[in-house]
Amino acid sequence: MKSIIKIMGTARELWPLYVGIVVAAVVTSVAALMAPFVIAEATNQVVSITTKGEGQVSTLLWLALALLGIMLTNSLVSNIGGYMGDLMSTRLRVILSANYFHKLLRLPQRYYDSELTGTLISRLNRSLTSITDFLKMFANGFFTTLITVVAVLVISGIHSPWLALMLIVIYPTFVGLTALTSRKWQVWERKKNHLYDVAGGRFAEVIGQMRVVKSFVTERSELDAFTAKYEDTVTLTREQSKFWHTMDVARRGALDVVFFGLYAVIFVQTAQGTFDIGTMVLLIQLVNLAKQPVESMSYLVDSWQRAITGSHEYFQVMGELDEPNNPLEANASATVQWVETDPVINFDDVSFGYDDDALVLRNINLAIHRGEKVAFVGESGGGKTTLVNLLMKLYAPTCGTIEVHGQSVTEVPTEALRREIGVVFQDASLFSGTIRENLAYGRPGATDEELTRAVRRANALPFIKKLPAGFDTEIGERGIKLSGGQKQRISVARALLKDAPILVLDEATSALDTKSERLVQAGLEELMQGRTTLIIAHRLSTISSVDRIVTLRDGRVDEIGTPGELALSGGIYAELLALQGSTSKIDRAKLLSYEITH
Ligand SMILES: Nc1ncnc2c1ncn2[C@@H]1O[C@H](COP(=O)(O)OP(=O)(O)OP(=O)(O)O)[C@@H](O)[C@H]1O
Repeated sequence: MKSIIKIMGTARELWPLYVGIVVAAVVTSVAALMAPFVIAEATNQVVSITTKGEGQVSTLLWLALALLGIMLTNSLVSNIGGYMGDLMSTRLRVILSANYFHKLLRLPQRYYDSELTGTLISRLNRSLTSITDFLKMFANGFFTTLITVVAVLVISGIHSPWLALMLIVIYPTFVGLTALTSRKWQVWERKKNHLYDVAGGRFAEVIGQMRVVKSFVTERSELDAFTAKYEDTVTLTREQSKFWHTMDVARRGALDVVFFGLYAVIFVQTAQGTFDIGTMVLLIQLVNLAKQPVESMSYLVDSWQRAITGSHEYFQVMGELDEPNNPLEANASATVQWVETDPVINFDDVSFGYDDDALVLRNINLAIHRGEKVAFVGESGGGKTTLVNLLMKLYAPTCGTIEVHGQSVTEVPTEALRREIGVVFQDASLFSGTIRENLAYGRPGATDEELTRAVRRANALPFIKKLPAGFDTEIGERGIKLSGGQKQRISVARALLKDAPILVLDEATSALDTKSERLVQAGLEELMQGRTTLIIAHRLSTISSVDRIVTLRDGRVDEIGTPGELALSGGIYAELLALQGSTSKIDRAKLLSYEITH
């Protein structure tokens, strides 16, 4: 319950809607309670007119009109309540989803290492649905139920303490039994949710990598695995639902027995002259009214349990620790006065491991100077990208410090740090939408002139010009409608527009063929002008003109030197150079085994 209250607290501004829904519910339940009295009075009038010839038919018409008034009030107010309920749940969804997205954007990169996109989406949807459904049901039903229960108890207690006593026993017993049943039901529900999450996670991955699925012809196995997960939920539902409904038969059966007692008392006492016909009709209606809350309570408890699970999952994510100093934090946009320093980047005895027990980088000491182009070379999995991850503050070093412009990256605001660094990723990493939107991702509001200048420098203008919609061409999810080289050139232009003084090229051309590589490389040369650049490259041809090469071996810096120096040193670079330059089959095999064994 605490989490439900917490959610209502999160959406505090919705209080007028909560109050409105409760008022509407109170009015409808009071109106519903008035109807039995009017009907009882009408029954007494009818008995009086037919048996004693006393009373007016017009009174009966007035009573019928009163019933009409009650029914119309009920229809109108319950619909106003329904409207407010719809509004409340939609606005609550907006608030909760925005908070969730806000949270996800603040979580550290490490969180995403072990979560699937589809799972996060599936969890969000389930949490929101269960929470909003419950709150709507609660606001609509709880107060109605409460008022009805109290009124029925009081009125029936006035006429017969036995009736009141029996009713008093019913409510807590029924709620208690439902809650007990629900607890067991939740265990199945959680298992089902897990299956939905796993299936949802895979679903999103498969859709996102449809080309891979198609090329490996794995449609059948993907479909089978997906369906199997859903089929498992059917098996679980079978047990879950059998249990719930068996318990419901028992619960409601017991309830029926109590209601049998209630009806028997009313009938017998009326026959014995304790109640007149009008009172009997009133009591029968009250007993019927008393039945409804018991039944609706069972749904309420059920949706309450779902909401508890849903809100638990929601708050689990909300409770994750934020990335320190995330750009979305209130004071994160504090500007930093960068001081011109040399070196621009300094790694001072940096060690790091993704897992506590295995270091990927060890005692890295490296100073990168203004305007320098430094390339990182080494075995696959040697920690080149990790080094960049640490520089971008996506992970924190296990020990040692990294300084940018003389300031420790852990101390400068993340936003200011990341604004200083432009990145061209290996896979271009574009978004759906137009070319214009993608270009302006790093500089919203860039003018057409700026866009054109950037794409010209990135060698992308000729192909954009040929597209029917030019800059406004839709490029599909992650830029699927463009070729690898085209995507990469857009990505270079995007980095140009960001205009950051430090540049990271993370294998920016390694996925391209020679012709595309040459086009992209020309754009990259433009991009590197006047910037301090870190280059991760597999193809040594792309780094022959850098100022220095750093080779990594077993997570340590092995050698540092100019391409000329390292070509002669006999180290990793020289070895790879010889192998890559060689056309001999033996050397090619060696190169391959080098990458595999390292
Ligand atoms: N998010 C992660 N969680 C756990 N381990 C990781 C993660 N990312 C990388 N690693 C591990 O860290 C090591 C270094 O990876 P990194 O990506 O830095 O290597 P790399 O030198 O860039 O490799 P490549 O040249 O193949 O791209 C690898 O052993 C890899 O398995």
